[in-house]
Amino acid sequence: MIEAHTGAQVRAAETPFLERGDGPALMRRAAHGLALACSRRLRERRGKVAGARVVVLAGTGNNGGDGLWAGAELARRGAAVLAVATGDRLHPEGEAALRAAGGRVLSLGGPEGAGAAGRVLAADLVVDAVLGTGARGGLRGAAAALVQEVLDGLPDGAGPEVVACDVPSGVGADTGAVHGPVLPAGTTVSFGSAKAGLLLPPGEALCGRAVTVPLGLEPALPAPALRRLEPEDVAALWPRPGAGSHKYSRGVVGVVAGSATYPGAALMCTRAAVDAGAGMVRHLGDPETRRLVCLTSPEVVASEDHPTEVHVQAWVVGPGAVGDPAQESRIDAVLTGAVPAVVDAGALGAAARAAADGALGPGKVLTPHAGELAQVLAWLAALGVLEEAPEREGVEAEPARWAAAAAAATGAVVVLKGATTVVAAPGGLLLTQADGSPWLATAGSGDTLAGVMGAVLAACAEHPDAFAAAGSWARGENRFAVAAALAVAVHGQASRLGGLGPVPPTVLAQRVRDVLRARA
Ligand SMILES: NC(=O)C1=CN([C@@H]2O[C@H](COP(=O)(O)OP(=O)(O)OC[C@H]3O[C@@H](n4cnc5c(N)ncnc54)[C@H](OP(=O)(O)O)[C@@H]3O)[C@@H](O)[C@H]2O)[C@@H](O)CC1
Ligand SMILES: Nc1ncnc2c1ncn2[C@@H]1O[C@H](COP(=O)(O)OP(=O)(O)O)[C@@H](O)[C@H]1O
Ligand SMILES: [K+]
Repeated sequence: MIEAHTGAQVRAAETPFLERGDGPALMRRAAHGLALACSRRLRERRGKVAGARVVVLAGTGNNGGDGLWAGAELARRGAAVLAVATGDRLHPEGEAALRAAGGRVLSLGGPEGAGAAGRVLAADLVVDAVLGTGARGGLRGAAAALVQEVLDGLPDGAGPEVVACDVPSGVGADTGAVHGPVLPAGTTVSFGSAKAGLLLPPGEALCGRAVTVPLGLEPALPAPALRRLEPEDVAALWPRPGAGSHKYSRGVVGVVAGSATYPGAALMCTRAAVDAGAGMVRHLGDPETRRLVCLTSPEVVASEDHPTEVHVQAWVVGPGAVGDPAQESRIDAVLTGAVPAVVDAGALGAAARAAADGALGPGKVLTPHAGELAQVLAWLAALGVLEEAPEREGVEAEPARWAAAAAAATGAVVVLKGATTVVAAPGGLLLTQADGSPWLATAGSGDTLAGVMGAVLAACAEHPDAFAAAGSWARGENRFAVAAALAVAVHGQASRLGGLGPVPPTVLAQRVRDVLRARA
């Protein structure tokens, strides 16, 4: 599991070390880790460090100090290191160390400043050490202009290797928000803990591969601000049947999906729930959709019942269920009931209304994409539950903020789908997953995800400690968020199985099965 913290959390953990006078030692440790990562990149690129052209973009604070000390280490190993001072001052000890090691310093505001972009573009490696956790907003003034000039001059698919110090300058260390121009990093080396912004969209796309350098303060860190499940977590946590299991104890998934207009959504959703290993899958819907469901997935028990007439451990409601009053009535019953449910697509509006009335039942997991979340937020604002609601672009700029706002306002887990999917629980728990291939962006892959999620939700519905192996944070109500993140992870991993290429959702469901078999 990757655990990420905010800048403030890491600073608080550092405080006792700084009070003991260990600040310089911490910085040297951080800089050494940064220099090692740079050396690795240089060896991959050109075989050796000696003779490499390295530019350190150094800001005025400690982030710049890290970069300068790392530059000194690279200079001692034979690299030609130039520091570009982006502000009116440099970390004094870092600057002295760099100069003592033979490195040179150029001031962006000085006479040589105009040539800085050319030096950056001609470098083998650039260390981005302008802004770290102390930044307020993005790059300003000459530093912003320099980065913009470099971005404009970067040849397609080429250019220097960029290693970001702690966080790419201009990416919010806590939020992942992108403020102004940012030099996209191939590697981001963060200190003490990965910063939450590295695992949040849209900034995550600018961070490259993430490396964390331990500083020795890890035991002093509080609970992380954000978590991400890795393949080994999926292997450890995915619910498995035991010798004494039967279909009901494993979890029955009820699916309220499809309509005469959109029967396909029901087929993909039920198929995915079967392939994800549900103990049993039930489908409720119109006669023609039911007939098609039974033809595609004979494992499914289809009926025209109302949700109050059948016993399931978890529901999936919404995919393709539009324009059908019988489906809408079923959805309302599920939303106000006590059984956990994945609430997707056509059911999101009803969920917002139920939440505004205080009638949304417990254990609900809403799965909007950014456009749908903007709509849900607008409904919540219109119903007086939220003060403000952004447009879709606003949601995309700060996805974690808005997913968390929707979770707090509805009391439901909110799964904001995208290249990086954000899972926010009403109690504040935050997870993000970025396992999927861009080929997932195809109609129907959300229906498949809903089915997979229904299977995990059904398995954990009656077991508050289902994911306790992950830690006490995963217990109780938080298990619904963990179930959601597990489903997102497996769905994403399935899209990459066997290489990158088109993954029609019907094939995706089969691959979910293959991922689970491989992780068994
Ligand atoms: N404590 C330690 O020993 C350790 C700390 N560590 C490292 O410290 C980093 C945090 O350092 P930090 O707190 O000095 O802040 P930092 O990110 O360098 O930026 C603040 C500077 O930038 C300026 N500035 C702010 N906003 C700006 C803007 N938009 N545009 C332009 N300038 C702006 C601001 O100046 P001001 O505007 O106030 O004049 C200030 O001088 C952290 O990320 C990690 O790398 C590690 O070495 C581990 C040990
Ligand atoms: N660029 C992308 N990279 C990776 N995954 C993506 C990307 N775009 C979308 N996805 C994933 O594809 C799925 C699309 O779901 P959704 O938008 O509900 O589609 P639909 O309703 O058509 O089935 C989600 O799981 C989402 O996370
Ligand atoms: K930086």
